[in-house]
Parts: sequence; C-alpha cells; structure tokens
Amino acid sequence: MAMDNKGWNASQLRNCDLQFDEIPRLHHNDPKVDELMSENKPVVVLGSNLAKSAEKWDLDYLERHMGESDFTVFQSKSHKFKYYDDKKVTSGDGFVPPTKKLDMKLPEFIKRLRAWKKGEDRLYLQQGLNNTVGPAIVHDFLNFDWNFCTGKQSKHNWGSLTSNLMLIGMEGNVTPCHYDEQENLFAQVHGFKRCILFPPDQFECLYPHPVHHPHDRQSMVDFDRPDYNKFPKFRQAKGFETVVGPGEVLYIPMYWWHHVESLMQGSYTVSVNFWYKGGPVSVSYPLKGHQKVAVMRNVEKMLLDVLQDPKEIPVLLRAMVLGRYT
Ligand SMILES: C[C@@H](CC(=O)O)C(=O)C(=O)O
Ligand SMILES: [Zn+2]
Repeated sequence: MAMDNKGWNASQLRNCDLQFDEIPRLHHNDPKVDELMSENKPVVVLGSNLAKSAEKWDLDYLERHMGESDFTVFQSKSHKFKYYDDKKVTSGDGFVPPTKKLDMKLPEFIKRLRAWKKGEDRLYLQQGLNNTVGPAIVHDFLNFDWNFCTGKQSKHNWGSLTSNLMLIGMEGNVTPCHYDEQENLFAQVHGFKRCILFPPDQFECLYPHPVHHPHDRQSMVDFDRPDYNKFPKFRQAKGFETVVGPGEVLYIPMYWWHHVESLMQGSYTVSVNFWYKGGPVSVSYPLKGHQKVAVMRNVEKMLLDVLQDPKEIPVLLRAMVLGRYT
C-alpha cells in the first residue's frame, strides 16, 4: 500500500490476507469531499480544524486536566477489544466477555499505560466526553471546529449529534471489524491508526454475529487467523484502507464495516469521534446495501420476537428458503 510516510511505516501494520484500495485523502476545501460523503463513501479530510483544539491532548496535559472522575477503560488479554453489548448477555448462553470493563482514574490509567510491557494485558480508555471532564478539556471541546461538523451534518441531512467518544489506546490495540448504525466523523488527535473499511454490501463476506448476540454488529471473522472453512466468502471481501494521523478526520459512513488498529511499535493514540444519527430514510429501488442490512436486522428481530428461541430462527428460514427460493 503506497503511503506517504509521515511518521510511520508499513512494518507497523498488522498482516491481513486481503488487499485493499486506498480511501481518498482530500483537503477539506475540495468539493469532492462532499461528493463522496453524499454517496455514503468514506473519505479522509485533511487540513480541517475539527479537533485542532485537542492537538495538545498528550498524556501530561490529559493527566493534568481530565479531572478526578472515573473513566471507562477496557482491559484485554489480547490486542483485540471486540465490543459486546452486556444487555444482550443472557445467563447460561456460555458467552465469555473478551474484555473486562473497568472504572479507572486517569492518573492510574496513564501510569499503567506508561508501565505496560508487551505480553501484559492491554488497556483501552473509551470515554464519552461529558461534563465529568475537567474545565480545560471542556474548553478544548467547546473550541472544536463545530462549524465544520455541523456543516457536514446539515449538508448531508444527518440527524442529531449523539455523542463524542474519546479513545486513548496503547500501540497495537485493535478494534475488530464491526459496523455502527450512526454516521461518524472520526478525528485522529495523537499517534496513527490504520482503518480498514468495507461497504455495507459486503455483509455476506463479513459474517456478522446474529442480532440477538452480545457481539451484534461485529464480524465473526478473526482477521488475524481467518477460518476460511467457516467463512469462505471472506476471501472475496473488497475493502479500503487508510492510516490517519494527527489532525486528520476519517468519515466512516453509517453501516460501513471498520477495523481500527493503533499502529504497532507506535505511540499511544488519542482519537475523538463524532457520532450522528442517520438522516431520514428515503427508500428508492434498488435498495442500497445499508438499507438491506437494516431490513435483515428487522427480520431477525421480528423472528426472535415471535419464535422466542434463537435456535428456531435458522430452522424457519431454511424451511422458507431452501427448495423454494434457492
Ligand atoms: C472505537 C472506534 C474504533 C477505534 O478507534 O478503536 C470505532 O469503532 C468508532 O469510532 O466507530
Ligand atoms: Zn465503530
């Protein structure tokens, strides 16, 4: 992957069997930025001031100004931090959470981040920015370039801003491939993150867990060691990638799959995302990929409501489809 080596090199990327096209990297004034966004396609926006007021958010500054609150920190025995919805964990379903969710004061988190040695459990701070942070951070937050993101919100008919997640990760941390049901302006503040994205119509190649599963929206494929017997279509997945650095903003369209890794042998990473509700649904045929994903999600939810037992769902779907539609 030809990259302009601004402070990183390809040896810091994790191995992946697939080849990817590059996500366009365009200056924020380039009209093509909004062309791509209006087509629900990813783009890296360069030179915006979206999170410029956060460029001073290094560990010392954060330690001094994040305040006395407890923050949400995930702990993992591996480099993967696979999200799970604890509201979907049912007793006796045998689900083993892949991470532990801790509440930690920032100085403690920073102390453990600085002392971390390869092979030890990893930590990933993932905290919604709210009024629990110190006044200096609130000041920086208020000084984000809100004209930029509200400009995108109105131009592309997004819904309301739901949250800003602040992420402080160790080098090498991975958020495995998943999709979100929100538009996302992902602002990289410190360090470098490699982002691999797939369009929603790659659903059949990425094998999401069932909707009722705690890992709803997450791919079942382990990108480090894909099981091609269980997930044969993963070989055909067609993805896009980029590495975002400080001051760069990646637009992750709603329902687009994304795998995000903090570069190995790199520094800690700081990111802030801006999650917006999707805009009003305008149905036109043929349905777009993300609309088909939304339809499939609703079918799974409806079937679980009426059948109650998740094991009944494939039985009914096979009876309905095999020999009749195939
Ligand atoms: C948490 C983040 C990925 C990462 O930065 O590790 C993500 O998935 C998102 O912003 O939607
Ligand atoms: Zn995400």
